[in-house]
Amino acid sequence: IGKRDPRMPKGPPTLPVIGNIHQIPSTGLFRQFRQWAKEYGSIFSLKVGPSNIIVLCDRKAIHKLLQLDEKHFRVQEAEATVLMTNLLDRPEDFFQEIQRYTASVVSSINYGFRAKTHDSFWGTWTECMEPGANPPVDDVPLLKYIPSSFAFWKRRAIDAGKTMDGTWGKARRLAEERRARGDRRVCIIDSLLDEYEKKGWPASITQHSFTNLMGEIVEGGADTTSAQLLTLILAFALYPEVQRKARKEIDEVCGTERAPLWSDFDRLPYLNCIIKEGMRWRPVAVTALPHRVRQDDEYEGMLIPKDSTVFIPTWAIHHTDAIYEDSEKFNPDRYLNHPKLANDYAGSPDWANRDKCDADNPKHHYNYGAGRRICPGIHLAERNMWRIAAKLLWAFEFSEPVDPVTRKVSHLDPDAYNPGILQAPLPFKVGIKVRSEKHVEIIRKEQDEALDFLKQYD
Ligand code: HEM
Repeated sequence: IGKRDPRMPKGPPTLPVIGNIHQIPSTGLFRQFRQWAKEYGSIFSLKVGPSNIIVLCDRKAIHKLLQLDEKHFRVQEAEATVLMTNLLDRPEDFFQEIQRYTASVVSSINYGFRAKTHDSFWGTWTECMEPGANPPVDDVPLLKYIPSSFAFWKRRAIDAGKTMDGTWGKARRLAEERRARGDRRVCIIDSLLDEYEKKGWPASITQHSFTNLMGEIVEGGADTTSAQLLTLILAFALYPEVQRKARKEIDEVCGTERAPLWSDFDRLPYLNCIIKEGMRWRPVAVTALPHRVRQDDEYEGMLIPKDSTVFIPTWAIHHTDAIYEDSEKFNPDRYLNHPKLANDYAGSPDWANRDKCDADNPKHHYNYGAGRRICPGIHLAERNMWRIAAKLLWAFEFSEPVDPVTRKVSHLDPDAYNPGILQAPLPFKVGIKVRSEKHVEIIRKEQDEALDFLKQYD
């Protein structure tokens, strides 16, 4: 006890049993940390009796070690591998499979349950919550008094509320029943309920709002991401030269020996450009959620009155040729000098350089919104999209579908999207061809390990 394992980072010499306890000052520990970092290196360790303390005075280590990726990445990698096998066996089901993948990742992380099939509860439950356009009842309160027999939108809102309560209530119940059986899992709902069991239920949150909050995370995360992935598949089929360019980059890094992994991110910059261009070209959120001004504001001599609703018209900005030349074209090259993830750029206060392509030509995409209510799922979404796009391009070739009888190509419509504030491609068909037998072999080999890992979320 008290002795440092020699494999740990270095640190001040220890005494038997107590370790470094006697050297820890009662005040000014932060200054002592600086001193120890100078003496033992920017990553050092302390022993407090039997316990270990690791101190990170190193920005790279903080980024790498405390990355949010740590818990999510295995679920994403494993589900991505399962997706590849399912596409090999049933390429015609790609549309539902992409939706199953995104629903499964977010429901495993959130509730500890995966969506094994597209038609299971965890695979389909977000479909009924597609937001529709409602009259501005908050701005015109009188509208609230119209009886529901005359107001279809009121009936729809009540129905939607019931559906949400029913579906999210069921999700919570399934998680509670699992916990009652002693089956606690690595997921958000379990870590919160464990904490509340210990410390008591927080006064600020009702049971109903907790249930809804959990459901909202899945709602925010599943269909948005799958819509962007389906957009990418559509773009791949329409722009074969993009596929060729991406594959050249991927093949140089991975060959046929293995599918791409997240750790290849820095070496596959064109792939990151593809994700960004998909987000610009067909943003799933055609406007970010409306924001409301809490007090009178002024911008360049213009008043923005209190209670105004403020929209970021994402689609309109993304399709302004003066900002994005030839904006209808899917052209990932726009982002070539733009190597980071959207979350890295979104955090910067310098709007002009936030997501730029070159110094005079900022081209940030606004698909995650902006400001303090910016999408909190940005990290998960970026990683989900990158992983799937990388594996898809590595394994398959996509093309516009060919009619099996006439052998004629049926051209895909790049504008066939559903209406509404969240726009996803309408169901479409594509040709999906695996690139070689070697790719098949690798996909099948990686699947067993993935399924084994995912058993914990069955
Ligand atoms: C490509 C995928 C995604 C896109 C394009 C997207 C887009 C957006 C947008 C535009 C907003 C509104 C931001 C604003 O008002 O300025 C938003 C909010 C939100 N998103 Fe996402 N999102 C995605 C993925 C996710 C994921 C994976 C999750 C969770 C796991 C998530 C959870 C949420 C939540 C909870 C909100 C509400 C935040 C608040 O009001 O404070 N989203 N998202």
